[in-house]
Amino acid sequence: MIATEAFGFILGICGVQARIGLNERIGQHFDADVARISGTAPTLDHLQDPRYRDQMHALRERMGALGMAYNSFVNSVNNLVAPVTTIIVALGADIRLLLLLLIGAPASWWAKSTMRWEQEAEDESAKAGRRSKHFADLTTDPVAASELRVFGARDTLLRLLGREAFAWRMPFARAEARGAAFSSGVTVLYVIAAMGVLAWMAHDALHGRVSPGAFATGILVVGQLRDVVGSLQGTVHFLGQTLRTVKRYRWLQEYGATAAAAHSGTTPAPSALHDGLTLQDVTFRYPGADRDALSHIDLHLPAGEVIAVVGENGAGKSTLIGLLTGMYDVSGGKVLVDSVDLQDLSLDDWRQHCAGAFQDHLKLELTAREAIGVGDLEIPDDTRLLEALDDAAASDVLTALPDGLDTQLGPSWPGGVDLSGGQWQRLAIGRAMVRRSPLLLVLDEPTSALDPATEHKLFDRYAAAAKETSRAGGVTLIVTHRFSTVASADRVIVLADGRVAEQGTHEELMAVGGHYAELYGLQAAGYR
Ligand SMILES: Nc1ncnc2c1ncn2[C@@H]1O[C@H](COP(=O)(O)OP(=O)(O)OP(=O)(O)O)[C@@H](O)[C@H]1O
Repeated sequence: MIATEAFGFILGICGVQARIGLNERIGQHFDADVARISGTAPTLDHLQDPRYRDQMHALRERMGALGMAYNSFVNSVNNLVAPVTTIIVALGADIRLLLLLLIGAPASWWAKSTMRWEQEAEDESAKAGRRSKHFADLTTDPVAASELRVFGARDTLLRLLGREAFAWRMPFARAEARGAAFSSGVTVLYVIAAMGVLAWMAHDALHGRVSPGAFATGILVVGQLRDVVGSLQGTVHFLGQTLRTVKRYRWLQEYGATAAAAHSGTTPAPSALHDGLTLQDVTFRYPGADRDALSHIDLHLPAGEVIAVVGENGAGKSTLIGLLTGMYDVSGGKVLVDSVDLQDLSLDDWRQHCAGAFQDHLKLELTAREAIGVGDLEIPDDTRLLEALDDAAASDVLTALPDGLDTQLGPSWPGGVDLSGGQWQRLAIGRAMVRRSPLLLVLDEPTSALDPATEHKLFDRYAAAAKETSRAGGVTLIVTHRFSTVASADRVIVLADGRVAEQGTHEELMAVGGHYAELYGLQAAGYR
């Protein structure tokens, strides 16, 4: 007897452990899949789409429900099977007791309505939820915190956070209040119905048509029948929540498939460029924007050249880089890689042939080795990383790190080291230099955080790196506001208001005496 009890106890524990393990595995699978769909979309358009961001927010809020799907299914089966005994006992006592189960109909309707209200609350609050998270992140970000303190904007931020958090939670509170009111209504209805049935049975018991035993059983079973109705209610509700999350997950899968289909090119990228990169009548507008960021651009970027792109703020320089690296699909026209439309190329493959340092570079809080070699962590030894740092004139950044390449970056980690803005930027440039002979090397304002001496050193290295890039016909594109870089480029493109205003060599543009010559003159005067 004791052995049987013990065996049952052990089996029970194993069952619970297996269920927890399975829940976790299912949850992890869904987490990984959602990250995969979001992270592997070929272009970045989805990250600009508010609909996508809202759905992702709602899905993240309920991700746990997917992990619990198996558990809720087992519970639901349990909830539906367990009441059978109660129903048999009620049936044995008096069939009229089963009338109480009819209350299950409004209870299920309650569950369905609650689900609808919850879904509406999720949709309605997603935007405020995202805003509230954004403000909450700002309060914990050290860079944001210092700027907010300087402007004395901390209280404003906290007020905004409070307002958005309220707007986020309010629809849920409303849905819950409606659900609770309706649930109380169902309970009152049940109590009235139960009293009615018991009064009817009592009347029959007084006239000898119902035995006292059956009446007593009726009194006992009435409470249990309420539990049957309640568990039916709970099951419909729980399943509804899971289904709703699955629906959002399906929406995300379809969205991912549509995004992938929009860029379905599979042609491998060439191993070398012969002609170069060409933009034919290219127009681009960001999703949701009301004007084009680039309009009717015709450009040829010859293989092997170092090309500088200049222009005032908002002229479209970074957008041009975004289109050449395939981050966005053009709205009109074509980008050609030699003679192949970028649309027909496998973007993954094309990006294997691109390298870049960007204006808003990442501060990867990893070890220095990982932060520099993140594009290719399989590199067998450190030689290439050290060469890349040398190309980026960033070897001294490494020398200053206490554990060299093993140093943990980021002050919020144990033993982590923070870097200055310029040091982070030079590591980012080092990262760009790890890939040898890319077909497109983009340096988007790579020197904005650097001092003039470092900048000068850096440009000598760029020239050497660009020569290596040009061996495979690679194009080096430097976006800059500093004209000292521009003069040594093979070609300068001047963008203004999303259009090509001028192009040519530094000497040609100076001779024309147009926009470029004017900007160059202004900057040169500033340095005198
Ligand atoms: N994500 C975006 N969504 C909507 N519009 C954008 C987005 N990014 C840029 N724009 C708009 O596109 C135009 C070109 O911006 P872009 O960043 O390419 O300019 P830029 O020349 O690189 O400017 P800067 O010198 O200030 O870096 C601008 O009008 C800008 O407001």
